[in-house]
Amino acid sequence: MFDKIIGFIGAGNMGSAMIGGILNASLVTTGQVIASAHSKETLDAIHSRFSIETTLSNETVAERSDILFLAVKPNKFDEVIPQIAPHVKSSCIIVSIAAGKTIAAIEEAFGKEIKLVRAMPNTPALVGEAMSALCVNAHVTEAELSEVQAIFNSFGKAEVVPESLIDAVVGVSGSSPAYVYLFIEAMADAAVADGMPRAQAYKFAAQSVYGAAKMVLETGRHPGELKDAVCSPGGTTIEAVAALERGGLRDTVITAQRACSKKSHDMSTAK
Ligand SMILES: NC(=O)C1=CN([C@@H]2O[C@H](COP(=O)(O)OP(=O)(O)OC[C@H]3O[C@@H](n4cnc5c(N)ncnc54)[C@H](OP(=O)(O)O)[C@@H]3O)[C@@H](O)[C@H]2O)C=CC1
Ligand SMILES: O=C(O)[C@@H]1CCC=N1
Repeated sequence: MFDKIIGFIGAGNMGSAMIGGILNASLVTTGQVIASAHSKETLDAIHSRFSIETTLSNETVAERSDILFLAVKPNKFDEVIPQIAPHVKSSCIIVSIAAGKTIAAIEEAFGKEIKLVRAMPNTPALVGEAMSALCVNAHVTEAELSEVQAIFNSFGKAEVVPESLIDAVVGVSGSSPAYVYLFIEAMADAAVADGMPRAQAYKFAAQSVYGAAKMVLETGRHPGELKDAVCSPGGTTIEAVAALERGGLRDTVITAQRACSKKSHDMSTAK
């Protein structure tokens, strides 16, 4: 069990998913997590959902935290960082999860030496199945990185990557749950069109995606080989595969995902 205080500035979609993930994994007790947000409504909802301490004061969260997550939108950084910078302990490890905010830009905004981890998680953190990437600045020790990685591992899988790969990470894991939800929704719509009740259709579609993903992760077999094993000669699946190829599925996914990672890159170079 961790003996640190973990703070969250911002408790929206991603902040709340990580709070839920950390608590579900029993990495810390509810008394070791503190969160702030913009509105009392959000904080009341977070308090009743997770029984953690909440406050409207970002300064309080900054003062108390040993590990401090910045989980506000990137466009709030200019407001929040000057507010909290004087209150952050020198030993605090700051973890930014913002798309498009580089290590250099965050260091400059704090205007003092900080221990900084730039991370990119995803919302499946809430159910213990996040995929996260981490990169660090020069002031984070190996032991501190291991500690932060343990937090991310508590709600999924986490790997250290060079910062040059973060835009690709945003495309392949940070944002990709949204594309997969579209795919699941479309599969369910087709089943509904063929007469299946809606709730059952979501279950069949989602479990099939989950199972297919698990096959890739656990068998180590190439996705093309796994696809071939489903396609019986003259059978049903190859008809769907042919229609998907006519619709340009792979080209569409590659183009969409690269638009996503380009946006992440553009955000990090915008003034
Ligand atoms: N959503 C995702 O899938 C992912 C998001 N991210 C990153 O996570 C960050 C947050 O995104 P997301 O959770 O989706 O955004 P949300 O809009 O859902 O949450 C933002 C949170 O920030 C709070 N907030 C706004 N202004 C302030 C302020 N001045 N002080 C303190 N808290 C404030 C909001 O409070 P209130 O609720 O009261 O308005 C809200 O709780 C972004 O930087 C994004 O790039 C990274 C990976 C995945
Ligand atoms: O859409 C966004 O900007 C954030 C970053 C990754 C996922 N959601």
